[in-house]
Order: sequence, then C-alpha cells, then structure tokens
Amino acid sequence: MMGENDPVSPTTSTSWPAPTASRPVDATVAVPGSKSLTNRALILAAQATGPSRITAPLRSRDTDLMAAALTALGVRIDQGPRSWLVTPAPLRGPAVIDTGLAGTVMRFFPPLAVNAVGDVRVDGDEYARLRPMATILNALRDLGADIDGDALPFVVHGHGSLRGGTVRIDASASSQFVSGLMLSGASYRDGLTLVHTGKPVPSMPHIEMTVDMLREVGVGVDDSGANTWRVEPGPISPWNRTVEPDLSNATPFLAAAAVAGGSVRIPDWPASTTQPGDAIRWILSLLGAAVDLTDGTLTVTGTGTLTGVDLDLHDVGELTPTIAAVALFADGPTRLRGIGHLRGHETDRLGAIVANIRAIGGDADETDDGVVIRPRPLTGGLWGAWADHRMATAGAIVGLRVPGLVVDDIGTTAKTLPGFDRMWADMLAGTAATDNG
Ligand SMILES: O=C(O)C1=C[C@@H](OP(=O)(O)O)[C@@H](O)[C@H](O)C1
Ligand SMILES: C=C(OP(=O)(O)O)C(=O)O
Repeated sequence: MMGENDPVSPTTSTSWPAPTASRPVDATVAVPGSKSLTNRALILAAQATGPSRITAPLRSRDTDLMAAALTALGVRIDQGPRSWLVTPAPLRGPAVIDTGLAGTVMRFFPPLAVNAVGDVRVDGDEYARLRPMATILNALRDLGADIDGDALPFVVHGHGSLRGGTVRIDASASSQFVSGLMLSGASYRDGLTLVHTGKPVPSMPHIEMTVDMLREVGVGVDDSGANTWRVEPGPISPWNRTVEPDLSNATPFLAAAAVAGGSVRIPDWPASTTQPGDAIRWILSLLGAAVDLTDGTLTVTGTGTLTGVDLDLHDVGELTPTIAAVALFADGPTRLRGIGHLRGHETDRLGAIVANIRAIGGDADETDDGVVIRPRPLTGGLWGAWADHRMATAGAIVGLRVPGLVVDDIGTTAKTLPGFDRMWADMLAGTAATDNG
C-alpha cells in the first residue's frame, strides 16, 4: 500500500562511463511495462466503479509519481510485486502533488483533480516548469474548472465535479493535451467534445492508445471525425489487464545490436499494439538492421551496414533520441523531420541532440522541425542527459562505439527505466536482463 508520505523514487545525479562493445552483443532483454499504458490505467482505475488489478505495471519515477498523486486524493493503491490493486474513493484535497518531469502526470492528472473537493497544488521539477501546460489548463477553465496558473506550479480549486461539454484547443504542441482531457472526460456531467484546431497533432498512436483504453473500460468514444473526439459521460469499468512491455524503452537495446553487431531479443513483443515503439521494427530495418518478429520475440541483428535515412517522426517522436544515436554510424546523412514539438519534451531534445553530437566531434544541425546528422569519426567526451532519460540512453548507444564517452547523469533513466545501467551491463555480458516488475 502506498501512503501519502512514502518517498517517490528520486533521480540521482550519477556520471557514467558508457561501456564500449568489445564484441557483438548476444542477449535477451526483458523490458518492464509501458509508462504510457501504466499511467493511463492508473487514471482510469481511479475513476472506476470498483477495484482494478493492474498486472505487470511499470515501476519507475513517472508511475510512482502518478500513484502518489492519486493516493494523495484518497485513492488506495496496494502495490504487490507483480500487480497493483487500485481501489477508487471520493477524491478530496487539500493535496500537494509532485509531477516530477512526467508529461503523463502533469497532463493526465489535473483533468481528474478538477473532480476533487478541495485545493490541489501541482508542481514539478525545474525543467517541468518549462513544459507547455497553458493549453490544457485553459481548456479545463473553458469546461468550468477553477484553476490558478498557466504553467507549473498551479492550483486546482476542486468543486467535486465539472460541467464539461465542448472545448476547442490547439494540441499541436503535445498529444497529451488530448489524451489527458479524454481520460477524465467520461466523469464530466456533459462528457467531453474536443476539437483540435491548428497544425497536426503529434504522436497520434498515443491518442489511439487513449481511445482504445477508454473503450476497454466501457466508455463511449467517437473518433470518426478529423480532429474531433467525443467522450460520452458514464461509468468506467475496472481495468483488469496486463501491461505490455514498454516498446520505446526496448529501443536502446535493439539499437545496440544494430550499432555493435550481434543480436538482441525482446520477449513478449505484442502482436498488435498502439505503442509507437512498435515502429522501431520498420525504422531499424530501413537503417539496415535485420528485424524478425516470431512467436512474440522481436530479434534485431546487426548486419554491419547502416544507411542514412530521411524520416518523418511526427507520429513517433519518442523514438528520436534512439534513432539519432544509430544514425551517427550510418554511411550517409540522416534527416529526422516533423518533430519540432520535441523542443517541449523533457528538455529541448533537438538542441540537446545537436549539442551532444558536436561535443564528441560530430556534425549535426537543427532544422525548423528536426535535425540533420552527418556521420563522421567521433571522439570521447561528455554526453549531457539534460534531465532526459532518453538522452541518457542515446548516450549509452553511442558509447558502444565511441571509447571515452561519459553520460553526465545516468540517474535520469529512473524516470521510466530504473536499473537501466545494470540492464545495459547484463546485455553486454550476454546474460538475460530481468524486468523490474
Ligand atoms: O500519451 C503519452 O503517453 C505520450 C505521448 C507523447 O507525448 P507528445 O505528444 O507530447 O510527444 C510521447 O512523446 C510521450 O512520451 C508519452
Ligand atoms: C516525451 C516523453 O515523456 P513524457 O511522458 O514526460 O512527455 C518520453 O518519455 O519520451
């Protein structure tokens, strides 16, 4: 059982000499549950008509923070080693919530907190205060909420329920604005009709994940119109399912085989999924690796050749740091496009990728909506994590072929994959890593 005062796994600043691969890799890596699925399941379970059992949830800083936020409003979460039992309760403040640097907490939790009785103060890490929030807070105000502030920190004055209805937003900066509002839309008196106006919404698979999960718990969703989503008001059934492995977190391990040679196998790869990480299959194969999915195990084998690519990653922006790291070893330039919104992720990811590549003697430039990478020989040096778990794991990939590369803070990986450095060492030693569930 998680109590209000239990500590949430912290990130610790730890510099880490990235190991080089002295031989081709040969490992099976069991990856823990998906961050995106776990935090959606928690939000839905908190609103359900009875207890939910979430099996194989991700245990990491982002999901611990979500669990702590819900617990602070009165939800009971019994955390067993393999599953969490979530028992809903009337939501009540006052509460002080830490969202860390988790987009899924800062965007998914406030639309639920408006249903609490009492004041809920929401804050996060220093970098989190820079992440776009105004769109979702303004949308909640338009739907009847009483909120002070346009960015972290802000205060939700909960009045026990929300009117809901129709709202127009520009969600081009983050799909999480759409997902966050929809995940609580069924609890609003008039439900939710969300209309997006503006440039295309990124990360559409993540919106499909939201729609799928809402339907799984019996919520009526109409997503048949372009840029319009209707969530009917009504009860939410318990979510009693097993969380799929986090396919985005699998990508650094798969990339290791592409970069260092040899094979990496990921078991329990879902046959069908809304996780954008599934796209790594065609992306790594386009880059030149051999990719095989048989009987639920995904195997990537390095072929010794990597090809530069021109890719629009608008739908799967989460994979950018991994792909950029692999592209450094290609036989020609790579252009990654459609990802201007990554400037509002854990850090300005486009700026961080270019700065890191240049710091180790590489050649890269930012464009309006992406990066261009021109491979050339690299030297060791400091690779900045910039508080970003995926920047740290990208440094690990690069370090496989660049002696002397040091990731300045491998502790940031605790955001979604605590124990990453141990899993990486196990992969290189050729032993099977175990998941953290
Ligand atoms: O809904 C989700 O679980 C997520 C949506 C995406 O956010 P953006 O649309 O802001 O890129 C993704 O990058 C993030 O890691 C997780
Ligand atoms: C963008 C990401 O995270 P967040 O959920 O904090 O937005 C990510 O994990 O790549």
